[in-house]
Amino acid sequence: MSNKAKKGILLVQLGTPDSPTTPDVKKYLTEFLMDPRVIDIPYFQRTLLVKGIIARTRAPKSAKIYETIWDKKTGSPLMHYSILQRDLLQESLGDEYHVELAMRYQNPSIEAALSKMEGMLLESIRVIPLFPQYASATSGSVIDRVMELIRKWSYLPEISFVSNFCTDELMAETFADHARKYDLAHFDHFVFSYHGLPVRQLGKVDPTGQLKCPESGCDSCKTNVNAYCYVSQCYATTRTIVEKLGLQKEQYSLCFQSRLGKEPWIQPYTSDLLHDLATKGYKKLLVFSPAFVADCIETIDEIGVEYANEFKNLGGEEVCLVESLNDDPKWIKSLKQLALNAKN
Ligand SMILES: C=CC1=C(C)c2cc3[nH]c(cc4nc(cc5[nH]c(cc1n2)c(C)c5CCC(=O)O)C(CCC(=O)O)=C4C)c(C)c3C=C
Ligand SMILES: [Fe+2]
Ligand SMILES: [Fe+2]
Repeated sequence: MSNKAKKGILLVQLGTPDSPTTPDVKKYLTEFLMDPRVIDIPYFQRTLLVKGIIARTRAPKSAKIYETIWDKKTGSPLMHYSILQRDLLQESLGDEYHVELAMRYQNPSIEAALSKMEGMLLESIRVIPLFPQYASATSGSVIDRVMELIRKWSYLPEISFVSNFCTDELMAETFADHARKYDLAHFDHFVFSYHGLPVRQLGKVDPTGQLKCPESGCDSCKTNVNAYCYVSQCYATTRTIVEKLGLQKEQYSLCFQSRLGKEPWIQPYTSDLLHDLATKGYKKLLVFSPAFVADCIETIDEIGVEYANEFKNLGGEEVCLVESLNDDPKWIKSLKQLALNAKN
C-alpha cells in the first residue's frame, strides 16, 4: 500500500429529500429555501415566507410529484445519478484520488463529507459544484458552505474550486449526443430551458454595479462585466451546444423555468415561450435542460409532464426531453478534466 497522500475531489449537487414524504420534503425545502443565497431577503421576512407559507403549502404538493419520480430501488433520480457520477469518476481517476459526494441541502451533507476528508490528511481538495452555470444561489452557496467549514480545520490542504463549466466542450457534446438519439429533422423547434432565478440576483454578481442584465451583451458574448452573470453563462452554454448540432438562430429559443413566488424572475418564462410557439403553429419540440447535470424533478416532471401537457393543451403535438448528462462516459471524462483542472 502506498503511503502517499491522496488528492481529494468533492462533488456537490443541490440536494433532494430523503424520501418522497411530506415531512421529508418539508425538511428539504426549509433548509434549501432558508439559505440567504437562495431567497436573498432579510431573515425575518424569509422565515415568514418559507416556514409560514412555502414549506407548508408546497411540501405536500411537491411530495406527490416526488412520489411519481421516485424509483422503488434507487430512490431519487438526482441522488441515483449523483452516486453513479461519483463512483465512475473515482474509477476513472484511480487510487491517487479520493472522490466524495455531498449535497448542499440534506444528505449526505457537506459537513459529513468534509469531516471524512479531514481525517484522510489529503494533499489537496478540489471542489466541483455540479452546476454548469454559476449562480450565487447554487455554486456560490456550495463554495460559501465549504469555506465556512474548512476554515476551522487545523491543517489546511491546497484547496481549489470550480466556479462554472458553462462552455465545457465534452459537456456540450454529451447534450448534443443525447439530442441526436432523436431524429432532429422530426422537430420544428428546439428549446433550451434553464432553471430560473429572481432578476434581483443577477446584478449582484458585479460589485462595480456596471452589470445591467441583459443589456450588458449577456445574450451574445461573455465580457469582464458579465463573466459571473447566470444569464450570460446560459447563453454561452446554448451557443456551445447549438454549434455542435449546426442549428441556426431561428431554429432555437432560450427560456427559464421553475419560477417561485411573485417577484419577477429571468424572462422569457418557459411557460410563456411555449404559449408563443403554440400560437405560431409549432407542433413538435425538442427540449434541452442544460442547467442540470442529472435528471431530476425539474426535468422529468416539470418539462416531461407539466410543460408537455401545457403545450399539447395549446394545440402542440409533442414535447421530447433530451436526457441529461447522467452517467454518460463522455460526461465522466469531462468531470475528470474538471477534477484534474485540464482544459479540453
Ligand atoms: C427561490 C427559489 C429557488 C431558486 C433561486 C433556485 C435556483 C436553482 N435551483 C437549481 C437546481 C435545482 N432546483 C431543484 C429543485 C427546486 N428548486 C426550487 C427553488 C429554487 N431554485 C424548489 C422549491 C425546488 C424543489 C422542487 C419543487 O418543490 O418543485 C432541483 C431538483 C431537486 C430534486 O430532488 O430533483 C435542482 C437540481 C439551479 C441550477 C438554480 C439556479 C440556477
Ligand atoms: Fe431550484
Ligand atoms: Fe447578464
